[in-house]
Amino acid sequence: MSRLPRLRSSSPDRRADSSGPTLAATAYVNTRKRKSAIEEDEEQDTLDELIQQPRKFAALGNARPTRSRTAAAPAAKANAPLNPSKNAGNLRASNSNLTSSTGSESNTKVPTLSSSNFGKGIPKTVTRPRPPTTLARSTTRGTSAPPVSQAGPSRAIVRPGAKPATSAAATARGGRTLRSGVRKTGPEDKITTIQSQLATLEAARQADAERLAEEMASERSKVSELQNNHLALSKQLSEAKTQELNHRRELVTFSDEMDEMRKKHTKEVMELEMDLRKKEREAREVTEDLRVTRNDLERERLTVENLRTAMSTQSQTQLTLSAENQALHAQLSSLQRQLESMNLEVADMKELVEEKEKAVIEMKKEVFESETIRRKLHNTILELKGNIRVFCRVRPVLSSDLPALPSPEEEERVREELKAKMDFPDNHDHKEIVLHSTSESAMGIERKDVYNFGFDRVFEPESTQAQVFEEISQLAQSCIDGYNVCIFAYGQTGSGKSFTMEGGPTDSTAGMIPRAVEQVFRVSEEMKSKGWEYKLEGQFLEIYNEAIHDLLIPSTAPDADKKKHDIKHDPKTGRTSVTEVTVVPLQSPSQVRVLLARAQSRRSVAATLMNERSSRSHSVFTLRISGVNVAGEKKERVKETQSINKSLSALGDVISALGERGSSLSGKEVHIPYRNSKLTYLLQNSLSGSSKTLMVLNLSPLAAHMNESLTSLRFATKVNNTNIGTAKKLAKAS
Ligand SMILES: Nc1ncnc2c1ncn2[C@@H]1O[C@H](COP(=O)(O)OP(=O)(O)OP(=O)(O)O)[C@@H](O)[C@H]1O
Repeated sequence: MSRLPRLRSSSPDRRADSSGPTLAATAYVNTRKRKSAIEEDEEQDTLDELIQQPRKFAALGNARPTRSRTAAAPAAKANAPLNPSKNAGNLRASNSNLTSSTGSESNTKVPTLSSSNFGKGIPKTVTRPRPPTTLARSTTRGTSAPPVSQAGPSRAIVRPGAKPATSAAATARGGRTLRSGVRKTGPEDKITTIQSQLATLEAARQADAERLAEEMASERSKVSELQNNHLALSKQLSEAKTQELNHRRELVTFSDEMDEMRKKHTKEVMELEMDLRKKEREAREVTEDLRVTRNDLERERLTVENLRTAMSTQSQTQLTLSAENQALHAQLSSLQRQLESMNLEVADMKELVEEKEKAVIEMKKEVFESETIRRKLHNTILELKGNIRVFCRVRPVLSSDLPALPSPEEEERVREELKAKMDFPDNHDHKEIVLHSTSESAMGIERKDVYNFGFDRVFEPESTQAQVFEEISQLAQSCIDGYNVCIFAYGQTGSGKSFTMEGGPTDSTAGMIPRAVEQVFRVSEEMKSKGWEYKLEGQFLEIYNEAIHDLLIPSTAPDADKKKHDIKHDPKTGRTSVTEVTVVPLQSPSQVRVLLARAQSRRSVAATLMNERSSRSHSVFTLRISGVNVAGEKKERVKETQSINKSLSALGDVISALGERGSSLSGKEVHIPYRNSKLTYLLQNSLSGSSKTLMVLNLSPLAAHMNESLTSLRFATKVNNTNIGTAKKLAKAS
């Protein structure tokens, strides 16, 4: 009972240690272990005591009469360890002791109980016979003899094995006595002696029996004491058992409590561990946050540091800039002063420049007028000479002339290789072209030929449409002035005739026809202020296989391709017309481009073999200009223009005949075969002495076309030298 409060007293400790539950629990368990060890030690001591007790009981049972008087003291002493707190082992030991005592009582003697025969000494004691010598010596060693009951001594005496021995011993001892008596007294003495001895023995036996009876009585009283002791011990034992049971119940209760507490504790520990893990996780998160924050802070610190550095640099720069600014302000005010004075100078200079500009404009005007006069004079000379003027134009090498090449450098190299050797030596008037060729003589000797040609103007490959038109624009003016003007392009296929005459789609590539029309429109507008009104009409024909095709006829017109076109000359007016041809009134320059495009598409539609057709066909665009001066009453000047094309051989014949006639000294009339071809017939009035004719010779720049170029150049030279007579204005009296 004393232990339970001691264990319970640990509960407050546990509560006190609630801050460190695991540690407290361990302490509790250790305490428990320590207590168990103490209890075990105590139990062991108690067990040892109980083990000692039987010895004490045995010692009491075997005690000699002299010692039996003190037997109560050891018994009392033996009772002392049997206190109520002894455990089951102790009780078992006591029980065994008790059983041993009972066993010895049933044999009516106190067994000799040692620790080795504890619980099994009774049978040995019962079955082992005691030798007769023990009985013989029992007078001096009564305590070693078994306790004698009433039947005991007699049983010991009548024991078969003992009697002969006793008789023999007695006989042996008596025999020695008798043998000495016989030798002295005889048989009666012997009997007497024996009888006396028997009487002595009987007296001794009785004395022994009395003494034994006394001892037995004494032993019985001891046994009775022991039995009393035993009863007391049994009582103590049952109390001890009750206590033990109580202890066990307490122990069970305590164990349950322990289990409960252990479970609770385990649960608490688990919860605490979970809490701990959660706290650790939170701590890790907080640590991570802290680390990130620290990094951020470090970055911010660096940024702040950099900003501070930048700020200090900026403030230094600002100081420097302020100083510079001040210096610049000073400089600025000085410059402003300079500027003011310079402004004055500039104003003076401006005035001067304006004066100079005016002078330049005047001079330019003069130059232009001089140039115009020069051209007019030149034209006049030509008109007076009556020659057909010839321009020569060499087109550039085109990409389509080159094979496919891997690089621009390679392309440039091949481009140079493909070029014919042409020179343009006249850098001032641009009237000359020189061709170089290499040929082999019959002897196999290489011969270098140089061909020089001179024309009214030579245009190099780099020349532009605008540059060419600049030279032609005078003719457009002549048109307005009432002259027939014929501009025709001549040259081998692909040499640039169409490009020169019609041009490309852009303003810069526009050819001579749209540019001439545009100029006529512009001049006619200018002439309005002088009372002139102009009507412009256009027609576009193609002569192919000696048949005339109308290129401007709408494709929707009935029998468009079946119409017959004949050329008519009016000898009175000198006017040439083509029957059934479409004549389009022109309202604007842009309209002409549309007409050219329409004509181009019709030509394409009609064409089956473009190259062949192009080399055999001749297209003629005619711009007819009719001008009436409505200012005052006179309506005098009417201008009519005819454009011509050529049929090359017939043209050559016509030109040759014209040349012959011009150079004829005999004054003999030379037949001019105008009717040999539609082209020459169409151009009759343009090639006769009443018109201004310009032939543009187009040349290919390629070495491969060298022979063609030479032929063209020779023909153009012939044309250039042909005198067709002086042009006359066409005017119709109102
Ligand atoms: N001065 C130039 N600058 C640039 N390209 C040119 C020039 N002259 C001609 N060409 C180009 O050369 C090519 C052939 O020119 P074009 O068609 O005018 O030759 P053509 O003499 O009219 O030929 P064909 O007699 O076969 O009708 C065209 O692609 C044209 O654009």
